[in-house]
Amino acid sequence: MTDSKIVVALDYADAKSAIALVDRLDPSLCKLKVGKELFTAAGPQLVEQLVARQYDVFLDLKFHDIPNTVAKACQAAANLGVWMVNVHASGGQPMMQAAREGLDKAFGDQAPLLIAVTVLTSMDTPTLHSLGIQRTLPEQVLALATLTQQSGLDGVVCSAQEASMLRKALGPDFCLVTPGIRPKDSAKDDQTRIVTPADAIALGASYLVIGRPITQADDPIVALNTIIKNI
Ligand SMILES: O=C(O)c1cc(=O)[nH]c(=O)n1[C@@H]1O[C@H](COP(=O)(O)O)[C@@H](O)[C@H]1O
Repeated sequence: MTDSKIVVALDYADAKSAIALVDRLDPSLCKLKVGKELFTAAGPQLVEQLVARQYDVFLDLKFHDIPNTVAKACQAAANLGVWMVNVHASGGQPMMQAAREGLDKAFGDQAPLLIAVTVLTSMDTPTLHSLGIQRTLPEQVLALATLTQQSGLDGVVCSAQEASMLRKALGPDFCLVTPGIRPKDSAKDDQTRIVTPADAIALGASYLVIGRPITQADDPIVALNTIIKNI
């Protein structure tokens, strides 16, 4: 495992485009995330290829289903040799506990990190309220992160805007994975709760997930190195 805190989101339509970037990267520079688009297009073979190249791979499939299905899906993900997998905390405690037990039973202390998404970084307060959730956004993030910790998971996905609150409430060892990272002056895209890379680290984030600011840059390697220099 490398000690890089940057996780590059390989949000590409096919394996060829993803590998074109990966060929220019090095596992000492960053970790990699494979999400729904690339996984659906390129499948488990690509994940295994990235693992074989010594990358720490976050398989971001955000499982949210009945406990048995999620536990088995997490085991299948771990079989690929990935570093981290995730579920939705709103799937509830029985689902999260089943995922935890499934991984522990099959992989023991070799299990990948298991984290849960709290409130997506694209969401704002009106969107949350439109779902019938009356808590404030930080309250909802804290409630779901607390439930995640009580379910025995290793950490959460949240915005870095909530990182210092969660760090205080949940302790130094709880993993805080933060997408919605935007260097100053870069496009917000569909994210609402954004934070700069340096601020995210200062607020207590463990890992920064960064996609378009790197993958859509004129030179992704220059963009990545600038971020690394600034954190
Ligand atoms: O679980 C995630 O990785 C995730 C959770 C979340 O709340 N927000 C979020 O943006 N993500 C993922 O993080 C990446 C962010 O990409 P960019 O907005 O392009 O930097 C995407 O691959 C999203 O699927």
